[in-house]
Parts: sequence; structure tokens; C-alpha cells
Amino acid sequence: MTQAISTPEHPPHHQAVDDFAIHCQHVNKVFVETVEGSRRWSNWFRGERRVVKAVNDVSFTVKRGEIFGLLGPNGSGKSTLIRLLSTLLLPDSGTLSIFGKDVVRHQHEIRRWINRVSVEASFFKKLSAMENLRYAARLYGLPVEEGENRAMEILRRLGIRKNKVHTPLENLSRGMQQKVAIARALMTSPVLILLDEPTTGLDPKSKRDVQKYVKEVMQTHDATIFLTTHDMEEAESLCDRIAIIDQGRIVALDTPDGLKRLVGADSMETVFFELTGKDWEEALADEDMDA
Ligand SMILES: Nc1ncnc2c1ncn2[C@@H]1O[C@H](COP(=O)(O)OP(=O)(O)OP(=O)(O)O)[C@@H](O)[C@H]1O
Repeated sequence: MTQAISTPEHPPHHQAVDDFAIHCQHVNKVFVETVEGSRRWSNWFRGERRVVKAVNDVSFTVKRGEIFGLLGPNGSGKSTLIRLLSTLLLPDSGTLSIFGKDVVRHQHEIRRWINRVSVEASFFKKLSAMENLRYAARLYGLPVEEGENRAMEILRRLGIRKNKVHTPLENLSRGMQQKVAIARALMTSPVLILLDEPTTGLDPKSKRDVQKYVKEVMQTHDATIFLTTHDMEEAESLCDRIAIIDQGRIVALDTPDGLKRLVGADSMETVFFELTGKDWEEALADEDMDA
């Protein structure tokens, strides 16, 4: 039987908004870019700039304990939204709160309740998975033995073999490093985990291990998960609700079945096409060309 893991930090329970992990209302974030090929300062002064509405009047709520997915093609605003949620960026307008606390006024408090996992996670690459997790445990004030046990258990559940636990990260595959990034986020039992493309670049077996683990985390931790993905199957099988984002706007938000019913479709590809007029495979191909 799996046992609930206690969380060292919990958000306050007394507020009415407590049931919402995320409350996002009419949030906007605009960037100003130089137009392609016009990077010279003289062009900048001549006004050859482009305003990008990376997040455009976005409103949604995420309930505590939910797995919420943000599905969209390249450049649709997913990373910007994740950076807003993790307080790395501030909204230009609108209101955004995490467990009832405003991201502009309570950044420090919020940072204790969130843990962001991204492909570019910064690690000590010369250290092993175990050493990295031990370091994270110490950073979050876990007793040494508890930290070590939790690290071992997490690595085991993620399917990382014992003989790889003490190998320097730089000698592990990218997929394996990604698993360790997720493992590190789970060391602190955060209440809001932001997973930025959690399984991109993983082989099918590792992908299944990670997805299985994410589901398990939901049953054993007091956690809420907000994940971005390109993977429609992943969104459908993992997420309680999915928001489809295109050009900074959320075009639909519902359960996977609700989204299909909305447009009378039997696949998420068709849902995306019906809502945006774009072919999903083409949107992903554009992404590969941009990358
Ligand atoms: N710091 C920045 N300065 C200028 N423009 C930016 C900046 N960050 C993002 N953008 C632009 O905002 C838009 C949304 O970008 P964002 O990275 O949020 O999209 P995404 O959906 O995460 O894409 P990807 O799947 O490639 O990560 C894009 O047009 C991008 O070029």
C-alpha cells in the first residue's frame, strides 16, 4: 500500500480561495521583438519592432489536487505562462494568484509552494543523481536520513537502476537527466509542481515511467500539477482538464472528453483543428523548423 508523504510546506487553509491552486484572471504579457533581419540599432530606432502578445487575456482556475494540462504548438505562450506562474516574470495586467496569494505581492511565499521542472534544469552535472538529490534535501531542510531514504525511493519509483544512482549526471542520457530533474522537484513535496514539457526527448519506456510516477505523486502527495505538453496522448491520459492555447489565447478548456464533445470530435487532433483551423502535425512541423 502506498503511504501519503507529508509536505513540509503547506499553503494556508483558512482562505475561501484555498481550493484554487491557481487563479488567473485576464492576464496579459507582451514582449517587444526586433523584426527578423532588423537587429541593427538604426532599425530599432526606425521602429522596426513587433509587439508579441505572448499571453493574451488569459483566464482560468486550477483546483487543488488537479492535474491541469496546457496544450499548444510552438510559440503559443506555454513557457511564458509557466514563467508567470513561477514568478520569474510578472504580468503586465490582470491578476494571478497561487493558493490565494498574489504573484506580484507575495513572490517569496509563493516560491516555497512551487517547484518548476524544465528540460534546462540546472544541475551539478559532475555530481551523481543521489548527490544532487541529497543537496536538494539539505536545501529544503530535510533531515539527512529522511532525505536519503526519500531520494532512494523516488529514484527507484522512476525506474532509475541502482547502478546509475551514483553515476555523474553528465554521463547519463538526456532522458535519465530529465527523470532526475523530476525526482529533484519531488524531494520537497511541493504543493504546486510546474512541469514544462516533462517527457519531451524521453524514450517510450522512460516516458511511461515518468507518466506513471506523476499519477502516483497525485495519490501520495498533497500536490497540484500544471504541465505543458505537445503530446496529445499524454495530455489526454494524464490530465483532469486541458486548456488549449494558441497565439497567447486559451481557445478551449475542459476535460479531455468535454473537449471532444464540444466539437463532436473523436480525437484531440480534430479538436485542435476545429478550434484553431490548424493541423496539429503541421503546427508541430513548423515548430521543428523554428527550433
Ligand atoms: N523574452 C522574450 N522576448 C521577446 N519575445 C518573447 C520572449 N519570450 C517569448 N517571446 C515570444 O512570445 C511568444 C510565446 O513564446 P513562448 O516561449 O511562451 O511559447 P511556447 O508555447 O512556450 O513555445 P515552445 O513550445 O517553443 O516552448 C513567442 O512568439 C516568443 O517568440
